[in-house]
Amino acid sequence: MLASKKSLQKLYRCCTIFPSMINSGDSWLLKGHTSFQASCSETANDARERIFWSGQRRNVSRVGSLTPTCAVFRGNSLDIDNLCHDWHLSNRCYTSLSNYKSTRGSSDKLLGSIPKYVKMVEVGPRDGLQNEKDVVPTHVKVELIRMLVSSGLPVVEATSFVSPKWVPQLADATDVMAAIRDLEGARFPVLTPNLKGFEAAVATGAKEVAIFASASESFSKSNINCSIEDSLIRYGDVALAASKLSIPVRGYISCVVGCPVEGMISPSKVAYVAKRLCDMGCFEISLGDTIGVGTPGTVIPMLEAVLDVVPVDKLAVHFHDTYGQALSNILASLLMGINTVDSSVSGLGGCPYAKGASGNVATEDVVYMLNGLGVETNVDLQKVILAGNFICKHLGRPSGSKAAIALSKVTAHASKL
Ligand SMILES: CC(C)(COP(=O)([O-])OP(=O)([O-])OC[C@H]1O[C@@H](n2cnc3c(N)ncnc32)[C@H](O)[C@@H]1OP(=O)([O-])[O-])[C@@H](O)C(=O)NCCC(=O)NCCSC(=O)C[C@@](C)(O)CC(=O)[O-]
Repeated sequence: MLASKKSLQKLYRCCTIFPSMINSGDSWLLKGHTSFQASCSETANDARERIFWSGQRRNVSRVGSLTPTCAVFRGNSLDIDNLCHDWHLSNRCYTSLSNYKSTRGSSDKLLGSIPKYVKMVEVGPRDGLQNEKDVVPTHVKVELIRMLVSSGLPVVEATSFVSPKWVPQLADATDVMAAIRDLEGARFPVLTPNLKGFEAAVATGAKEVAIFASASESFSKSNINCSIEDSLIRYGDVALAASKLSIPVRGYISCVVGCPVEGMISPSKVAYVAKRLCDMGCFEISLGDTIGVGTPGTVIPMLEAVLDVVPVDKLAVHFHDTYGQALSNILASLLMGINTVDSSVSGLGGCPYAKGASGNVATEDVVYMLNGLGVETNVDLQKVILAGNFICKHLGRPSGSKAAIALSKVTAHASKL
């Protein structure tokens, strides 16, 4: 049933909590009802036309995601054909893309410093699968990587060359790398804890590696069996070997706001390790809230300390979502100018040496938020959802992405109308 314009205006007057919704709400509610009849036979052009707010604040082009939608729910599994991130209910159409024009300019004041493009670093096949109880077969990992690459993700961390005794889940690193050797369209960094791992990675054709230090002494010992200082000496050797082969090295820092053993970690410790990694030549340093305890209240001071010693364009953020804070922490990081965000499809993951840590923030949720902010990622949300659906089906559990679950449900509902 269509609401009259008068009753909508009344509704808008009540909408005092988030006045920005009033303008955009007007367009989605009033125009949306004309578009819900769009069906799977609708042409892409028609679909494009009915998406009435694609990127006014930023130049957002998401043609790939505006294809018609068909999805069928069968029991617990969802068969998706061209799942859209705009969805259709009986009297409205909604998309996460925003064309909201602030009447008071507050949106630009608040969000104006957010980068126009964010590089997404997908860590699901490594960080996600390293924590699974059952070892995921190599062919499933490889198919997951292929699907993630096809979604447009520019970086997909493929695996780790660590001790198979410590992380048996990734003992097939060589086979994974052999299977994706000819895969194009993304970079495939791998974790290397020492020279042995680095040499093994290079032998399989790895073109980018990552080293992983910690801001917590206790976590360093439990994760890589050495002190922070010893790890930095070890990583210096890896960085030197990599520079001789012109292999870019990414640096991770774990426990940037909290440690499962030591509790709060001081920002100065994080800044110290970040500077050391920067000085040894890391092209990027990813700041990991390994146990997901951070809030903007702790993340912002940590970032400020790191920004004093490392340029902003070298920083990435890596949030786990244990306390549901990851998206707010990402937003805070974007507002501080950081434009590289790690995430994991379906929120897979955790860390074998950080008990209780839940998965990384879900890639689908981050892309959904960035789409809503009009930030370009070149990532096709529907295709990431398909990849998440694939791996969750294999693991036999639902997605950890709220956006994926919500979009799947509403789209499945729409298919029954
Ligand atoms: C660092 C080590 C290797 C030290 O492990 P260790 O036991 O101290 O090493 P070692 O030098 O004494 O060697 C012991 C054995 O391991 C072998 N070995 C030694 N190195 C390798 C290697 N590279 N590949 C394969 N084998 C290796 C070595 O050859 C030897 O074999 P053995 O003679 O007993 O048969 C071990 O502690 C390890 O593998 N740790 C990995 C831990 C890990 O992968 N953790 C998860 C990744 S970090 C993370 O998830 C956090 C992050 C990045 O996502 C960010 C965040 O969220 O915080």
